[in-house]
Amino acid sequence: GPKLPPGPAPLPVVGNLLKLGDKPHKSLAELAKIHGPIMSLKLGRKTAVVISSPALAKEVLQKQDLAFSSRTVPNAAHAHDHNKYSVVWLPVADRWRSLRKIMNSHIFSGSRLDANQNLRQKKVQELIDYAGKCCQDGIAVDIGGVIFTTSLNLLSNTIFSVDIANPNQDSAKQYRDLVWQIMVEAGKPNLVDYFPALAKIDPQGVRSRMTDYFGKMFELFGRLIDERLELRRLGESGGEKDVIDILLNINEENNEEIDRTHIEHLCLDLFAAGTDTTSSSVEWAMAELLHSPDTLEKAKAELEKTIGKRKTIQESDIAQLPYLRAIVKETMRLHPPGPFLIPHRVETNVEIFGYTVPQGAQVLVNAWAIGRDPSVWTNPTSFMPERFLDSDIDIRGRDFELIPFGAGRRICPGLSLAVRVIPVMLGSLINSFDWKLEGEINPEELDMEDNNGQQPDLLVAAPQLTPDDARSLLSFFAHDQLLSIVQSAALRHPDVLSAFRTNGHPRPDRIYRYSILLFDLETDALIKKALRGVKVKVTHRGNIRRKYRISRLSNKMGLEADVEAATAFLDKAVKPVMVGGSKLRVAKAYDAFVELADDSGYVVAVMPSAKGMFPEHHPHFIGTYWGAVSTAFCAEIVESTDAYLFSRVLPPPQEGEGNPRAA
Ligand code: HEM
Repeated sequence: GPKLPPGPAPLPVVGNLLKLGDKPHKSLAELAKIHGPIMSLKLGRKTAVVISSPALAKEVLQKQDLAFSSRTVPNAAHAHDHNKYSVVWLPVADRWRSLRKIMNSHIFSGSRLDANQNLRQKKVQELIDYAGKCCQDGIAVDIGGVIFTTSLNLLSNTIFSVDIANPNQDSAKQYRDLVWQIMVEAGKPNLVDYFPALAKIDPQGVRSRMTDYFGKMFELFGRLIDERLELRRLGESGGEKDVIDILLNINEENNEEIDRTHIEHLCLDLFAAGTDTTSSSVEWAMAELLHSPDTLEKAKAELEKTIGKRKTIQESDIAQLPYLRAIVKETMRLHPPGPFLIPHRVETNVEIFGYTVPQGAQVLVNAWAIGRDPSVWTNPTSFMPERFLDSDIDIRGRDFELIPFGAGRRICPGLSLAVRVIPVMLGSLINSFDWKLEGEINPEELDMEDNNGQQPDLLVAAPQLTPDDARSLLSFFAHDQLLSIVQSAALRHPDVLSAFRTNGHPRPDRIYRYSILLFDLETDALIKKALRGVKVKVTHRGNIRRKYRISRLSNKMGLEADVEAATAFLDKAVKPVMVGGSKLRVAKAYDAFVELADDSGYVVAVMPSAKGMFPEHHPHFIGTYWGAVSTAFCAEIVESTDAYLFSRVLPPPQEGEGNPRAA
């Protein structure tokens, strides 16, 4: 019979799902040390084959490229039938080929990208101007946030010649959050993908939310395309200045080659695949540079010599900046934005190195593990851009020890754009400013490793699962950032408190870590509900969570302790922000709120629902805060703060519980 690649023994029902933990790329790298560079796992009902060496990656992505070129389509990608139109999810067949051809020759070719680089240059200048303003105002920059916005605008300008994340443009800014939401949703493990029987129920609601998000994106694309068609009819456009003109030209010549629906789905693919990948690379590069000041100095020296101090970088400068390019490669070696590429699939049994990859298996190429393989890389976990200075190894899919963009026919089509914009953003940021970490963090303390052994004790055990298993299962499904819980709890727990304080620009993975610590009932219930379908019972045992629960009113002692902790917290905070909500009205607390602002000197933002409840001419007023509809840069200020004060009204006390607390 067919010989499956080796792998860990599966448990009933869940298979090896519990082995994944919350950092599957890491857990699977560890397992590969035991079972080898090709191993098979049972993930719920699905078989997965994991590839963890350059030689095997070459076999899968190059030598047997075609056999491995299909995709396992996540359930969420079925929203709006996206999988039927999307270049990311279509199997390798005619439609996919024609979409790839359009991208290669009309969107991502060197001459096209040269032609519209001015559209992107302007966005980089705006990023630098914004950082400069923060610098003047003494405000720390939320690097991840602004780079994400910039990446989105770089892309939306390349495609539509507009900013879809322009804070000053009506209705345009919600799309930043929307694209972010899509990323978050796509990155979340979905039980349905392991237990297809759950598809109808959609227990975590992933597909349903995706349907909503995709719908909003399609509305936007539809509108932008209509506007462009109108301009073209009036003869005011129709050149080839951006991607949408090019696609409409192709469509007019031959509607078979690409129709309107395909254009809209292609736009979605480009935003979904191109935004977060780009921005997380720049963000990681910044983090690595801040973490190793020597490298930062060298990079600055190269830029100063070649470009001149405090100038932004042009795409055409990249060729003369070998050290900067090496930094980008080294960042992608250690932090590939897609640690497993985008999972492939085989449609038939495929023989490889004496094993059979069974029909329908998902194939995960662990690019993360390959980039850190000690048999390939010296000092694999150190950030050493120098290693690329005398080396021909590149990230373009020819060197299988470094494949952040994949390789073979499914290689990332956006590679040529990414290798332009990443060095330009990064180089401009480091050439324009001196950077230092906010708060009390020393460079050495920066958390460069994905939450290493700091996972707090988790609290749930189940009859069939060991506590360890339960822990990894829970953390695997716990990607929701339970931010509000973290905020409230920050006033309670010293670890959380100090984490917040030291977080000049809160790293999502840190917030994530603490959100697990404060694991919420809602998520437990979700897991319970989801697992009910597969008949594994999860029950709670005595646990540490009680200590951190914040949904109840405190007793008197607790209250005093809270006030003390809150005071200490606020005293240490460098730039707290007060955020007023509509509940100020219910509590008739606006006068008190204004008074608090006066006394404390803290800056104040209001939620849209509380607009008008705080005098807008007040010297401390910074605007309206609520993600999508924030006043220009208000969100950036609020989100980069080290202490928030959200106003709220607490429910009346329940029997046997201490004093009520005011709003
Ligand atoms: C740092 C930046 C980026 C990285 C690391 C990256 C990485 C990847 C990887 C690993 C894949 C899957 C390869 C495989 O399945 O073997 C991929 C596919 C893809 N990428 Fe990128 N990407 C980046 C930027 C972009 C940009 C800027 C765009 C477009 C604007 C883009 C568009 C796509 C598309 C459409 C696919 C699907 C291709 C297919 O399935 O045939 N990517 N990318």
